Amino acid sequence: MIELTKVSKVFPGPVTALDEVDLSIPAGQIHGIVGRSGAGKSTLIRCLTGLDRATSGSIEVGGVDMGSAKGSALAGARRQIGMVSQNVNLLDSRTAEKNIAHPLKIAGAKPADIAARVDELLELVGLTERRKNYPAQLSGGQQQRVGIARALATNAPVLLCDEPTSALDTATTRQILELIRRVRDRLGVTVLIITHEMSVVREVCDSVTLLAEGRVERTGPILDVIGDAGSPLAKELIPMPSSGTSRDGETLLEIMTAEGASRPDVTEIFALLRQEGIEATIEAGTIETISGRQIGRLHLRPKRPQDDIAAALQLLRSKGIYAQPLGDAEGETA
Ligand SMILES: Nc1ncnc2c1ncn2[C@@H]1O[C@H](COP(=O)(O)OP(=O)(O)OP(=O)(O)O)[C@@H](O)[C@H]1O
Repeated sequence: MIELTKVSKVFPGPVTALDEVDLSIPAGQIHGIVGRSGAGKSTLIRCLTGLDRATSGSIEVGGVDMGSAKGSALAGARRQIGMVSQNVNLLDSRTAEKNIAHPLKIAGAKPADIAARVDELLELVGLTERRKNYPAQLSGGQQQRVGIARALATNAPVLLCDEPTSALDTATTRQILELIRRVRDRLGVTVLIITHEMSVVREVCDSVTLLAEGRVERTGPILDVIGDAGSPLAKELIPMPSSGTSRDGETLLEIMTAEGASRPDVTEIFALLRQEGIEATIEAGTIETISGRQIGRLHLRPKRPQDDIAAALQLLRSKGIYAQPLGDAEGETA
């Protein structure tokens, strides 16, 4: 549904904001784009929505080339993407239902069709009772719901959400993410979420892309990314509570759940360690549910620092369990 091929954007300076970005998002996916400030996320959105042109490369949304479209073709291409952002920007002087109807009116839809679509969308976002309320009479989460309904009004096949929950509290964030999932399930839209919140990616995304300095550092289905357990993105998706640091001559072990296991099995991990003569204590640990799988991450401290842990590490790895001396992992910065 969304295909980016070698997309670069160079600003005068020169500043390379996007550097040969390749991205392929199939229809019906919820895809997260994460990256630190300055990674190129806003530039990517502007190029995707046709607000800015890439310096090179091609961007296709639903088969339409956003780069070469001009005039009415560009306007048509832009209608392929419904946009929701942190600042909902509803029209204050109009009720919830009139805000949702607004893009349909602009598109020249018939009054009866507008009424039917607005009813359907109000029901979808759970605001039928609030249809006559003005934005000032709605909570932040309810305003965001109106924003989502408005973005979907003209049947855009792609919903682009730019930091959709940054201004919301945890409970409201969860409701909005549930709504995004419902929208995808019911309407089959493809959803792109730009966010700096890993919790959003964990909770709702099927796949994720990490941008760094304008380049795609990692992209793929969430479970594949987590399967690459030593990678910085996997570690950010499963953050650890503070852990001890290794003292002189001691090694801490970092362990992550076995591939394919639906839940972590700590007993198995300790049994395997013991098989190689290693006794250990848990220094820190966490469990996150991602795509319906519980993923565990553990930091262990061997009781006898002088023990050789190489054979134990090998045994754990042979069972598909990620195991690494802490500090040795690729990309480890702690
Ligand atoms: N119009 C511009 N002219 C020159 N440089 C720009 C312009 N717009 C963005 N940049 C540069 O391009 C790079 C990517 O910026 P961009 O705003 O896309 O990052 P971002 O990931 O969206 O950051 P944030 O999360 O802070 O919004 C940065 O180095 C930025 O300074």
